[in-house]
Amino acid sequence: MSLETVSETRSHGGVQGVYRHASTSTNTDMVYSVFVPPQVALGRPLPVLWYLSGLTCTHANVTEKGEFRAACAEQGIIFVAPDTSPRGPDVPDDPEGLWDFGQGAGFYLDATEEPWSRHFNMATYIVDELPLLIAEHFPADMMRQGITGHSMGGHGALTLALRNPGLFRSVSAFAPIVAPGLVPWGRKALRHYLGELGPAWRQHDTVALIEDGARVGELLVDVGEADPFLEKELRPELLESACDLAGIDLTLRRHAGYDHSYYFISTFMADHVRWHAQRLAG
Ligand SMILES: N[C@@H](CCC(=O)N[C@@H](CSC=O)C(=O)NCC(=O)O)C(=O)O
Repeated sequence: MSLETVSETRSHGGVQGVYRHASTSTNTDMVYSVFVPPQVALGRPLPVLWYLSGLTCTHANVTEKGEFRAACAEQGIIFVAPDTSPRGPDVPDDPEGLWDFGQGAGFYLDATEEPWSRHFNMATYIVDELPLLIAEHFPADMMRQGITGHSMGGHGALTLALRNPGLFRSVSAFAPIVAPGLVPWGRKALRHYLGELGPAWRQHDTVALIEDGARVGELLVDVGEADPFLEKELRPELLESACDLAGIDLTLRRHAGYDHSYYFISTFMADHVRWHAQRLAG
């Protein structure tokens, strides 16, 4: 599989790259970023941390504002940031032109409904297609993958890890949407992509997946107490009770004064990188 280099820039002793390729999952071109740390010089494959971004984002938001590179360079972690959806003039978008659905809002699932199903196949893209490209073109140890994400991307990280046992050795999230079937952003997306409320929704809902028996060993989740989306869209208390009942070791940190922005994410990014690095070591 070929990729086009958009840019490669020296940073923290490693290389921050941006790449484009023709995706067979989304039937569009897709752009993503990869940071390769200086430990590449040691000649051994390095662990990979996936970061799934939130609504309205491309690869660029975290790449420019996430402040992950110093910790990745310290820990020898490859950091991959995909786009959040297919894009382009032929790709359908929110019928009302709103920002919470359609392009920039793929919700990390494979749509089954028209007109979305031709392009909106982000689960296949993240789990199957992009890892093959990363393995082929970067010094990545695909037996040591961790995943994290923010908001809609936190939902993606949690649901993809729960749906693919053993694929990711470590899972964390920043301000994730944990119960999309119960909140406005999620209900809108699931209805369009999967059809009216039904069993398929539970396959893309972290709390429902846990209630239905899916498991991960442990979770690290950070939320900001000043996040305007906390009560209406994120609902971390539902994750807390689901994990309690299921016996999942959840570390849920509530940070006074922090909101939903990259000022919040970048503050705790190094903690997450180091937390994953410990679990991806060896
Ligand atoms: N309308 C605003 C708000 C959109 C927003 O807050 N997006 C978040 C993710 S929300 C959940 O998935 C985000 O990460 N925005 C990008 C950023 O760089 O902050 C808007 O359009 O900005």
